[in-house]
Amino acid sequence: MLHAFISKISVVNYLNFSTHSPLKAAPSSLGQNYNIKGKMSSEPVNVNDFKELARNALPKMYYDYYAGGAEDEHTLRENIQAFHRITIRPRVLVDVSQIDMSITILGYPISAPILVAPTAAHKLAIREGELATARAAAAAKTIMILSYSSTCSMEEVASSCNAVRFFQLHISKRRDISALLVQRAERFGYKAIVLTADTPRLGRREADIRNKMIGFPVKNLEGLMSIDVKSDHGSKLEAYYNEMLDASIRWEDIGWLRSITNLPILIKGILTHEDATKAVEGGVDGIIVSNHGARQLDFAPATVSVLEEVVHAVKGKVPVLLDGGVRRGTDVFKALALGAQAVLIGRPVLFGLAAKGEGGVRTVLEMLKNELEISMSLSGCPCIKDITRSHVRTPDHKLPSML
Ligand SMILES: Cc1cc2nc3c(=O)[nH]c(=O)nc-3n(C[C@H](O)[C@H](O)[C@H](O)COP(=O)(O)O)c2cc1C
Ligand SMILES: CCCCCCC(=O)C(=O)O
Repeated sequence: MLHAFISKISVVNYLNFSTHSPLKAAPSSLGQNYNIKGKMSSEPVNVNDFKELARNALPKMYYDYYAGGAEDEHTLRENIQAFHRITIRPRVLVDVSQIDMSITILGYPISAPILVAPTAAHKLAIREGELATARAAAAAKTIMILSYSSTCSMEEVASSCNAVRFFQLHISKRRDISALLVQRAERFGYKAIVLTADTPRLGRREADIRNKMIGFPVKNLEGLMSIDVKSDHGSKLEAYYNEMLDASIRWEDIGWLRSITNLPILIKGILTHEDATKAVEGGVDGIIVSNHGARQLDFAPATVSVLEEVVHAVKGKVPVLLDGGVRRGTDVFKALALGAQAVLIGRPVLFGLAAKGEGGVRTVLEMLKNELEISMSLSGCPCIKDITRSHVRTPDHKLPSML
């Protein structure tokens, strides 16, 4: 019965990309809630548990889209395993009766250094889509970065909750439309623009190719952009996206973005000291060390393995954030010890949303916060600023003075 249900909605209609307004029609299954009776009984005790719940709750095509990475998924595994190779050097007999996890990012206070990463298409998980995620971010007193490719519009999200929101931008071939989106984000109270730099074209996600992943309506582009995708095989999403994106964007285009907005600009997708230096010289206000959740270039390094390289290049001039493979409070702790100001969470938020809606996202964020709190207690760090490089040991440990 369950199998039949999933098979049926795994072959949902493709979007008709060649109509005048290609983004208006949703796949027939979009917006359904997939929590299937009898499959959701076990209560998750950590963020990883949500992955299995989401697998049970979603059609295979959608689950694979959320969970998958590029090609051999080497980097996907590495994002997690690189955290496992770092150990924590705890200090004892420190007063940890009060733990304060709060920080500020670009001047905005948040309850803990854990933000919601921009991820596309929350309506594949649940009917309310990004509105539910935004409410959960507000409840957790953290920042939500809304994806360019969201399935609720930035205006809908803005009016649904009072979370501090940033807007993630791709620069498309239609520069005028990118500019319009930035202006809309400014008008609707988004506090920063996060420019994704690692996606001149979409990576090869082989699960999506096999599943013939559908396109979905990018709500922010409704009525603005019509893209004719003729390809009838492989990932429709990939074909659509590659048609839309401007693969010729260069460092000079940061100047263009700067010229059209007063909002702070963060650049997402930096993995080397060379690019970190260029980003700072280009005047960005923050850097996100990211390999796009291992969905773009397979064999790109695990993000936590290159974090220090970037942090050293940036020399404290702008905040450095990290995403990719953060699944535990100890991962957050490790990233902070290596110099990140905060981390972003991608898939666990989507899995929480698919499994248990807004409450699931709240639980995911609360679990990570609770785990960070206990990690800080047991490592002798009552405040975020107490977490230092000497609290972790990396595989290439080079701090003999501390031994
Ligand atoms: C299903 C999915 C959709 C994503 N969509 C976007 C997007 O629209 N824009 C973007 O900059 N990054 C996107 N990302 C990448 C995330 O922002 C983030 O870099 C990544 O998910 C972090 O890794 P994690 O999933 O291991 O936490 C997406 C990731 C996933 C899994
Ligand atoms: C036209 C929608 C394309 C969404 C791509 C979102 C994304 O970045 C991803 O990793 O998937």
